[in-house]
Amino acid sequence: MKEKMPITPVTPVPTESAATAAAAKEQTLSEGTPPEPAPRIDVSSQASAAPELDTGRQPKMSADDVSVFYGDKRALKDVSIRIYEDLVTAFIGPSGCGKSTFLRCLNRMNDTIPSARVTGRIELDGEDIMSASMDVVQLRARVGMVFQKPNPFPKSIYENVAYGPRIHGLSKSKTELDEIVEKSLKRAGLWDEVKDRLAESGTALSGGQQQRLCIARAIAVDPEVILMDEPCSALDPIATAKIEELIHELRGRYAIAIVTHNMQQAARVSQRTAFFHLGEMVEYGKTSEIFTNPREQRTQDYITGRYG
Ligand SMILES: Nc1ncnc2c1ncn2[C@@H]1O[C@H](COP(=O)(O)OP(=O)(O)OP(=O)(O)O)[C@@H](O)[C@H]1O
Repeated sequence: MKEKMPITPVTPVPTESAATAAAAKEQTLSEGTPPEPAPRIDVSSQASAAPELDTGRQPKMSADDVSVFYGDKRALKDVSIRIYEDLVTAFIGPSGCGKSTFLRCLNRMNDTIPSARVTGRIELDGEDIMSASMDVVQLRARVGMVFQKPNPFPKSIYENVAYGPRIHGLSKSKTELDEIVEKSLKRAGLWDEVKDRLAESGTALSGGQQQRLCIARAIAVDPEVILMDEPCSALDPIATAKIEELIHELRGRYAIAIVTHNMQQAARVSQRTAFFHLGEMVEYGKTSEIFTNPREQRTQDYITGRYG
């Protein structure tokens, strides 16, 4: 069972019950596994959408030789990867391979798990985020996170979005705060649905709306990177399609890394894909190439459904 995770370090920490986490996981598994055979994964839109190779570009984030231990157990082995602005990077792989563990390294969310120990080096714009001097509250504003199960605070829609900017001092007046709330909700594709009910509780929204509210909340503190841990696995297909559309729209503004069990989703939303297996990152490359012409046999086996 996964440890329950907070949304941000600066907010009250709504937790999900073990039962709902298990239910969400079960749904994820039923949606995401067994993997579909390669020919059914449509990457046609990616072939032209993906920028050329990344050589010479400065990565937004870089990880080198990152390992994670839970107690004595090594969950992640020497993972090295670059994450770029303007690109969506998908992390795929069978259950338990370490995708979420790695995602959590990118904003030091593993710090919240007492047994977890992270080694290696991770940089954000060249700055070592593992350094003791790194302000993790600021880091998690710069590298925001959206979780599997939508988890708005039990507060109004307005407050869900306004809370972060207020405590980070991003607005000088109520008018400015109102503007941030409106802009964030617009970017999250939720404004038109909620503009007349901002005082209502965030928890009264539908699941898909709640997840877009959580995205608005992450956006409101002006992040540079958005991490998404299976953001659609608790949503129905229509709500999922809306989130995927939103990911496309957000791609121009933020570096996005998304964990997904659903290979079709990875193919639809990402331009880069990293395949994880048994705690290793086996292969990383253009999404179109990973799904059509992987270099590694293990990747080939996974995308053709030989194991889930
Ligand atoms: N809080 C934790 N404490 C101890 N072990 C953990 C914890 N979180 C994850 N693990 C273990 O680390 C390994 C990687 O788990 P992780 O959740 O990162 O994999 P995943 O690929 O995201 O899996 P899934 O797709 O099922 O969510 C697994 O063996 C898991 O049991």
